[in-house]
Order: sequence, then structure tokens, then C-alpha cells
Amino acid sequence: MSTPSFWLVIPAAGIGSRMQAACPKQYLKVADKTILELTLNCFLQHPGLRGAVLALAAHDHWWPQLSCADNPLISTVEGGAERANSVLNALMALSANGADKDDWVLVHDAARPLLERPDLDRLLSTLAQDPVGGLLAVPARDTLKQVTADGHVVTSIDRSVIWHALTPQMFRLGLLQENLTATLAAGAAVTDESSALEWGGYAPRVVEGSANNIKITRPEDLQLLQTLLVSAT
Ligand SMILES: Nc1ccn([C@@H]2O[C@H](COP(=O)(O)OP(=O)(O)OP(=O)(O)O)[C@@H](O)[C@H]2O)c(=O)n1
Ligand SMILES: C[C@](O)(CO)[C@H](O)COP(=O)(O)O
Repeated sequence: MSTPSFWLVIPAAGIGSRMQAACPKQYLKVADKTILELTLNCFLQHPGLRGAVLALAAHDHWWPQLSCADNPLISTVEGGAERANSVLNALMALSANGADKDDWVLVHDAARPLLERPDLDRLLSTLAQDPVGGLLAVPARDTLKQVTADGHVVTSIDRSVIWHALTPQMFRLGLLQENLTATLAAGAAVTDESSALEWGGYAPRVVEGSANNIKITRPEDLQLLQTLLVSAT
């Protein structure tokens, strides 16, 4: 099935505090490539990519050293205080540079280097005609507990209706920009793009993806990344 063309937003302005590394985690090297380069690879090889906007920290001096920094498909903007602010800055740049409000935009974490092409194509083809958009996600496998602040179980959550949100998340530029702007203005919690659409009363669709599409967050994730990269070759 043919897949629609799309713009790409990569929030990459985080400091990676939970990783406790000497540089932001997206610039840590694994198998001779930075996590950011690994993340970009899947998209730069896709014929549907119209262009990419990376949101970078104001003090980011690592990006210009990467070979892909010269790729004409990639532009950069300054990120914001939170991930949602970084994403909104990138969306505003797309709008200012002529992207249409009905164009598809995919937002993908710089810290998710293991997105697989079949998952990307499944997201694009499944949502190509969707009136709202949606996101890659994985159904919960473990028994889930609601727990008190001092660590005691309150109840078990029905896992049959629980999914883990991943990225990319895929929405039309105008709808996403409008709802993200409104959600931030209202001071509502927004840790992913779907949250903003939900706040606006929409019901994004989940598209099942691979549980290997992990977000590199803590030091132990680097070993898992190495293992998954080896098994993928
Ligand atoms: N102000 C911010 C904060 C985060 N991000 C990006 O959002 C993605 C997911 O965020 P997270 O995994 O939390 O990254 P960090 O914020 O860097 O990690 P930490 O919370 O451990 O500092 C990352 O690619 C990160 O670079 C961003 O663009 N702008
Ligand atoms: C967008 C996301 O990766 C979906 O699971 C997640 O919400 C990012 O959270 P973070 O705290 O900004 O890493």
C-alpha cells in the first residue's frame, strides 16, 4: 500500500539528566554512530520524507559535527523548556516555511533509535485517511499496579485497555499545532502529541508497533540498545 508524504519533527533539545552522561544522550555513540544519527537513518531513507525539523538546545555544539548536519532535508530550530515546547517551535517553523495545515507531520523522539521501517510504513498506511491521526503503541504485557506514595499496592489495573505510547506520533500540522498551543496555554500536562489532541477532545488511533522501539532514558538502556542492534544485523 502506498504511504503518504510527511514532514518530520525530532525533539532533540533534552539534556538527558536521567542518563547521567557527559553529553546529552542523543549524542552518545553506539556502534560508531550517535543515537541521533541512528534515529534519523530510518526517516532519511524513506521516499515520503518531505523535510525534517530538529529542535536543538541553544547550547548544542554537537549537531554541527554530525555528517547528516549538511543534509538539505534537515533544518533546525531552538528547542523549548519542555519537550512539548520544542515540538511546538518546530511546528511553527514548518508553518512559517510554507507547510500546509493539512500536511502530515510525524513527531519522533531523538532518543528512540530503533524504529523499524515496517512500523513506520504501517503507521503511515494505517492513518493515511484517518480524520485525526494517531501513534505507534504497544499493548501492556505485565500486570499493572496502582501504588501509594509509600509503595503499597492500591489496586491492579485492567491491562486489556492499557497501551504504552511510543513515537512516531502522526497528526496533520494544523490540528496538532492548534491543539498543542491550546493545551500549553491551559497549563495542561502534555508529555506526547496525542495528549494535546485528547485534551482537545479527539481520539487518536493506536497502531501496534514493536516493543523494541525503546526510548533510551537511563544508563541500563544503552546495554539493551547494543544487544538489540546486534540482533538486528
Ligand atoms: N525541553 C526538551 C526536553 C526533551 N526533549 C526531547 O524529547 C525527547 C524525549 O524526552 P526525554 O527522553 O525525557 O529526554 P530528556 O529530557 O533529554 O531526558 P531527561 O528527562 O532524563 O533529562 C528526547 O529526544 C529529548 O531530546 C526536547 O526536545 N526538549
Ligand atoms: C513521547 C513519549 O516518548 C511517548 O511515550 C514520552 O511521553 C516522552 O516522555 P519524556 O519524559 O519526555 O521522555
